[in-house]
Amino acid sequence: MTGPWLGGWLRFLDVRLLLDLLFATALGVVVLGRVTEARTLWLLRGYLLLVAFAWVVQRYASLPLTSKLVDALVLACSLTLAILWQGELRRLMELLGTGRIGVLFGNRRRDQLASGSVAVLSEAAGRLSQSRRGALIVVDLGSDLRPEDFLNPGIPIDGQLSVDLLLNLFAVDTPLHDGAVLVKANRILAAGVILPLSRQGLNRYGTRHLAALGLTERFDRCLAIVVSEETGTLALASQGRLERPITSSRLHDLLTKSLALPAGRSVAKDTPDSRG
Ligand SMILES: Nc1ncnc2c1ncn2[C@@H]1O[C@H](COP(=O)(O)OP(=O)(O)OP(=O)(O)O)[C@@H](O)[C@H]1O
Repeated sequence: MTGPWLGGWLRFLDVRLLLDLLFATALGVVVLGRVTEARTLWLLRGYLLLVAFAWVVQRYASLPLTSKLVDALVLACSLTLAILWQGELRRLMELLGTGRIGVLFGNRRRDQLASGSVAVLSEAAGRLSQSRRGALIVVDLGSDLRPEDFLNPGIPIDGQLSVDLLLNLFAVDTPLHDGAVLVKANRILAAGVILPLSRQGLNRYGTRHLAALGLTERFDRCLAIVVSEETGTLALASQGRLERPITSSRLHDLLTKSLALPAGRSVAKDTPDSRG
């Protein structure tokens, strides 16, 4: 009487264990699949292996002291990673809180930025740079940006992207020249947008550049073109990294390249600071 009942229980437990392993593996694969940087991948792999080891020791070995020690090690590593990946974890919680978990795991498609738009952006940036007019242009390649992602969403424009409109929006002494212009596909969506600032490079960059870093470190499918008012220097921010100084033809190449890259790969890289 108890035999089949016990057998059923064991089967039930095995199914639960199997499901547990399946879910944990799926989660691991999804998380590891998001990481493109080799060092981050090693860290994450090491951490996941340690967690798996702690689980095995706790479940299958009756070694309470070893189990405690491994748990303490996992806790220490969790705290270290929480400090190292403060920004990413904060972003994860923001996405969970706003119900946008799909941004992390879902469609990784980049919105099309036509080659015509690349030419318009590079030309406008080049001309703004020549005339030393400060500018900040955010190019949304499919980040699911929402008004609440900005400190101020600015004024809606919804106009066709053109060199003249961009030059006009950044003309000095006009109400919208302060803040960023938001571009998606071949449309200018808004102007006077105030972006969240980055906390990295506080001593190195001014607020315009920090704003470019701040947005692109939160949204990996966003680029920010910066023209310095002080030096006329052109820069491109991507994934919280700034490449500068660059020429308008280099900007053209980087924008073109970014369209060909799978989402999550950075086109910009840190270069020695060249502020005057
Ligand atoms: N959070 C922000 N979002 C969007 N634009 C911003 C933000 N903060 C500052 N700016 C823009 O940057 C301008 C100030 O630039 P600031 O001189 O502080 O920075 P910078 O990086 O040194 O740039 P520049 O080299 O052009 O001087 C502001 O007038 C505004 O247009």
